Amino acid sequence: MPYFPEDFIFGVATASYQIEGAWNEDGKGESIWDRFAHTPGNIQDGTTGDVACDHYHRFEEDVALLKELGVDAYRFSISWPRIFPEGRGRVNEKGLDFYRSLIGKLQEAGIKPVVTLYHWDLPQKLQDKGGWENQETVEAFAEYARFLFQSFAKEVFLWITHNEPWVVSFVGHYEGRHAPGKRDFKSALQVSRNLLLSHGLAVQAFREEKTLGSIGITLNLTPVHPFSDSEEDILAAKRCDGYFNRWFLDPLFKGEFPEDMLLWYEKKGFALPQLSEEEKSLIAQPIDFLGINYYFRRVVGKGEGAIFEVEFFNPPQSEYTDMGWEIYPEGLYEIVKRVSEEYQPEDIYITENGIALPDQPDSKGRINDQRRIDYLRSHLLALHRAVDEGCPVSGYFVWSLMDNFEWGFGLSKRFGLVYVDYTTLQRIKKASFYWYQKVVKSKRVD
Ligand SMILES: OC[C@@H]1[C@@H](O)[C@H](O)[C@@H](O)c2nc(CNc3ccccc3)cn21
Repeated sequence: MPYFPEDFIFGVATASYQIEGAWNEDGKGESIWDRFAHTPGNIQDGTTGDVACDHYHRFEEDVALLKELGVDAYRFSISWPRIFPEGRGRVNEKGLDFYRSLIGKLQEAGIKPVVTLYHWDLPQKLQDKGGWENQETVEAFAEYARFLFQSFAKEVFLWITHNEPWVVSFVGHYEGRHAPGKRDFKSALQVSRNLLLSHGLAVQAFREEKTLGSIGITLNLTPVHPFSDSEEDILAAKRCDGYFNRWFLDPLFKGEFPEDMLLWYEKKGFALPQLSEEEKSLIAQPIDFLGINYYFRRVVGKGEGAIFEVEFFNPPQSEYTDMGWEIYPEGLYEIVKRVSEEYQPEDIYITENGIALPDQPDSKGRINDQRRIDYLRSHLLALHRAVDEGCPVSGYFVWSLMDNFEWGFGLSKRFGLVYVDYTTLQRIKKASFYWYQKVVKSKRVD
């Protein structure tokens, strides 16, 4: 029966735009996700984050759920435009008060706050001036980060500068499925450079402010397997590994963008993001932990795809989630082992892992999400193998505490341990809530 270490941190995760609602209340400025969701055609089910889970008004009830769940830590993000409505300059005191109250309630409940500085909700005023393509946003992020380090100098356990810079760069600026909805690969490359620089400036500010706690960044990492052992499929998998994983891992831990990807992009005619030696050192300065979001692997082969010449495969013998993602628990073991051996992070937290299911209450109002229990169990067992083999993993966060606004899919995808009835905003604990409650209490997966 695998036991995790006594001091292993079990938690759950959420993000501001996905749960808070109150999109324009108490002085909050517009974010790019307010604008994107208000633009017809962008959200599959036509919903928005205007209300979402109404966490802004129900946070005390939600902290009580966290206390009942018994988690050691709670990962949430701060909405930048709730603090700086224009992105920089004027502070919105009511916004700051909300997070002061939330963190205070968490401390009362004995739960460690884990804060993500940026989980995609950029102030629209900064986007109006170019957003992450613009150096001004890099500077504004550093000011925003420093202000929060000063405001919560002693209360936060982990600080995460960015959530998934790959998604912000390539889903938001190349695929166009996320805000701001650009479809320009050159912009995506420039955004990835600027996100990394902003991360470096924030880490520098954290050290200068002598803030308590630890600081790191969260990457979504996916093992990439070749569809066959042909040379061209192996090369396709290597290109995808570079695109999805090494593009951010290498600058953060080796101080350089991966050479093979730079050559590939140059061959495809894209202007390459430039980094001076000083900027490389800023980005690769030591961090206290790496956050890994793991959900699925990718299986690829040589294809005709525009930039990468790859084709994606869905192994028919596998099970898939409501997002269409393959269920592949071994991938969590693989990615933790690979990152530990190749990049030697000081520490690792699995900052997200979870499954979307078409959860519905039964005739008695209960939600028996056994498939979510099976998913979480299998991934925790895979993680335990990596921990047992000496990988430096100190914690694991389920995505998510409660059902919430799933970006381009709106409210139609449910990841929560707690069900949210969006007509009444009632919270209903699922079977997985009680299963995870036992895991957290016993530190054991059975
Ligand atoms: O989709 C579930 C969660 C999402 O709700 C979180 O806000 C976000 O941090 C998150 N990242 C992934 C994995 N990465 C990903 C890959 C392709 C598109 C979007 C996200 C899943 N999730």
